[in-house]
Amino acid sequence: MSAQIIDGKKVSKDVREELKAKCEDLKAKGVEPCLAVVLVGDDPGSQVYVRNKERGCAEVGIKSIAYRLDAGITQQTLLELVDKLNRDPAVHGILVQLPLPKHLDEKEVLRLIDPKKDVDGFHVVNAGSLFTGEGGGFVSCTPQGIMRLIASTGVSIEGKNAVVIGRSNIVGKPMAMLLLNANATVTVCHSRTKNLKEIAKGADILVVAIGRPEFVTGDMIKSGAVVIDVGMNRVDGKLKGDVKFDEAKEVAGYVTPVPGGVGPTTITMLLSNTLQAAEAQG
Ligand SMILES: NC(=O)C1=CN([C@@H]2O[C@H](COP(=O)(O)OP(=O)(O)OC[C@H]3O[C@@H](n4cnc5c(N)ncnc54)[C@H](OP(=O)(O)O)[C@@H]3O)[C@@H](O)[C@H]2O)C=CC1
Ligand SMILES: Nc1nc(=O)c2c([nH]1)NC[C@@H]1CN(c3ccc(C(=O)N[C@@H](CCC(=O)O)C(=O)O)cc3)C=[N+]21
Repeated sequence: MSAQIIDGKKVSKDVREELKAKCEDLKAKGVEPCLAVVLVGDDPGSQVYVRNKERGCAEVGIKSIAYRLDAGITQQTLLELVDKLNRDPAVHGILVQLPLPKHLDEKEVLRLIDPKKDVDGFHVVNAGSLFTGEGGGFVSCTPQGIMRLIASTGVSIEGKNAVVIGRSNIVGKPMAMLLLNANATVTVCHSRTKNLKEIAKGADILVVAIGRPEFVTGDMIKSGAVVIDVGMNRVDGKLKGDVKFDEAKEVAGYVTPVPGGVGPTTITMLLSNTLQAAEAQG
């Protein structure tokens, strides 16, 4: 048996067509959607993501402004920039690329971003509205994109065993919450989990976000499962996921490739959140 490959680019393309139309509507109403991306330091991985974000914006018609700051800047300088962007009515979305250099306090920076401009969905107010199921806030882009990828398979989530490996605020936790809200039975695994292999093998839907190249092997996957690989690991210049793709392909029902899976939909959801922000502030 060979799994179906979930094409993140294809899923993205369809959504981006809709976003393009929405962006034109906003412009016709005199609103020019604008995203500010703040990048501190020159981590090569982050440079690629930021470039892809700028490209995505251009494709849909969103204005993007990138702030590339020296790795050595002070907390104060970064806070002042965020404050300035918060008060600028021409800026609808603010994204501060993570991780920040170690001398900077990430939590304090994220807390300062106006929740209405927090298109990453990392502010406690937005994380909280996902947690309570209140809705209306911004949902973290990667998990939101993954829900689209799962939907594209036609596999229903309700009542299924979903296992999320990884519990970061960016991916693992909001992912678990979205799956729970969609009525899956959710298990979250992390570095202290015992019997991870057995738990993973019980998953109808397996989402892996740990940052360990090819950690999940074929023997950890249930036959026919939906396997979502969030990992972006650069190994000898090549991009590798957290899942051993060639093995997963033989066991799973559906699997995402790296690249071309989760990455493109993450960016698409960022564009979607930015238009949501522009519409609300318009
Ligand atoms: N495609 C995309 O759009 C995106 C991709 N990524 C990629 O996804 C990966 C994860 O990112 P992120 O969530 O930010 O990562 P973090 O480093 O913040 O979190 C990693 C999580 O994985 C867990 N973990 C680490 N090692 C193991 C292990 N051996 N067994 C079980 N659990 C483990 C950690 O557990 P503990 O909490 O116990 O330490 C932690 O919860 C990275 O490769 C990143 O580059 C991230 C964001 C977006
Ligand atoms: N504030 C903040 N928000 C984020 O959303 C955020 C972040 N910080 N820090 C880093 C992670 C990682 N991330 C990715 C985005 C796009 C691709 C992407 O475009 N991937 C392509 C190609 C990647 C390549 O060629 O290197 C693909 O998978 O096909 C990957 C990863 C967003 N993140």
